[in-house]
Amino acid sequence: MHQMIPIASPLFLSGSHLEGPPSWQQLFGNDNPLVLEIGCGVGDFAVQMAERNPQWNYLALDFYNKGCLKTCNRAERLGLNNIRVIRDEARSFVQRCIAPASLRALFINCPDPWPKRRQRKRRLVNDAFPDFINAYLQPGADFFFATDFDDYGIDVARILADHPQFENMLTPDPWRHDLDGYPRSKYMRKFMAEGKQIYFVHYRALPAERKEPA
Ligand SMILES: C[S@@+](CC[C@H](N)C(=O)[O-])C[C@H]1O[C@@H](n2cnc3c(N)ncnc32)[C@H](O)[C@@H]1O
Repeated sequence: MHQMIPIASPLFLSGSHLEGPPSWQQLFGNDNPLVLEIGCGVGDFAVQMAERNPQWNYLALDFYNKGCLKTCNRAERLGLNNIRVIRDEARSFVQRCIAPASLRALFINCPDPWPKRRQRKRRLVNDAFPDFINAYLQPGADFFFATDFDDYGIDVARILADHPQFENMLTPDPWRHDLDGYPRSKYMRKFMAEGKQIYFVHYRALPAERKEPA
């Protein structure tokens, strides 16, 4: 059986120990804005963002244990204390541990594409996702999504464009193939080296009063 490497880092949190929302304020020692990255992989994007944005409290989440370990090691090497690495399943974690309207930003980079048509319902960002995540985003929160998979990028841009609670920050473009200053993750670099284009999508959550009546 596959053995799980224990992670002793002070930056690590195991989702199985988080039953409800912890006091993020107490955990970070400040009440800086909370930012979440879902599927941080080995953490190269997460540590770049946390390092560039010391004014954020950065939650790097993945259910891949070795990725969490590598992310912790990277963050510790850089002496970062504004990041916590969480091993958990994304939806369950958000529902259990994130207070409504508390995220300042959300990043999802190169999520598993589930390329076959019959698998698409397994995609993390699907038709139901904007409604789900909107409850946890502050008004004005940024949502960044990146993928190399044409069909996923185009679909997410469409899903968000159709949602009354999100505003496209790349207008008039539905997506771009380059975003100035956006760090490259491991998978982005891998796909770019293969000659693939990345689809970057950037939306912003609108204040509640902009919501269309039901
Ligand atoms: C293709 S990798 C991309 C990793 C990284 N974002 C990058 O761009 O290099 C997708 C990652 O998302 C994680 N992941 C997929 N679904 C997840 C979920 N529901 N909850 C937590 N992590 C998830 C996987 O374990 C994997 O590490």
